[in-house]
Amino acid sequence: MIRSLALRDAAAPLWEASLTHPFVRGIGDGTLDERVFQWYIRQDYLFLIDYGRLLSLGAARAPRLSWMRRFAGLSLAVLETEMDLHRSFAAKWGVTDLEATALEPATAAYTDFLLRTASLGDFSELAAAVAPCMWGYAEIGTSLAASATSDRYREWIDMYAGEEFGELADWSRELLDEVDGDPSQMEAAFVASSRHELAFWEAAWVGGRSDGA
Ligand SMILES: Cc1ncc(CN)c(N)n1
Repeated sequence: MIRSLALRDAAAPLWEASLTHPFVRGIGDGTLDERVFQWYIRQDYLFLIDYGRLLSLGAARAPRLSWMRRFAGLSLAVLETEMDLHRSFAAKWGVTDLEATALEPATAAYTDFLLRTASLGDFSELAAAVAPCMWGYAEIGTSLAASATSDRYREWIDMYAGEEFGELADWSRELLDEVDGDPSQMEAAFVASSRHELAFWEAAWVGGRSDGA
């Protein structure tokens, strides 16, 4: 089987659980409490700072010049475009303390895992760890774009359902299929990242509601 599809298969229950998570469903039908969304935006903003670092490490460690350029460009795109979207969400939803927010355990666990893998693992493990961040969000965005019954979180859906993210998801799959690496180490990194993605939704759902939602 094509490697990217085998990895997707190995993590299928986690991806399904993310896709059907009440947070994700609430974005689609507009019922997600705005305090829960604000909690997510604050934590995701911090996540994106370290995600930008991860992509820069990807550029530093890439064995091919074309991958190096792509990772370098992606790092800048996250720090500018994707974080700009979060800044505009923050303004729209009344979040004023984006950079003063403390890192929650689920965010720290995910970014620590990604940065540790990127620093100490093989480049193929870095590629496997980063893929669910790209491909997973594109899949959720596309699925919500087709099924959303509310426009409340439309900008969020449009960003991740957009052409740019779809193309990024394609690239992350190509990278998985082309990189030299140990299949079991790659699977472990891909599944671990997928588990952290699910834990992130859950943390926002639980944390945002216990903050008074
Ligand atoms: C936790 C998480 N994972 C992935 C993405 C998509 N860049 C994100 N914004 N946040």
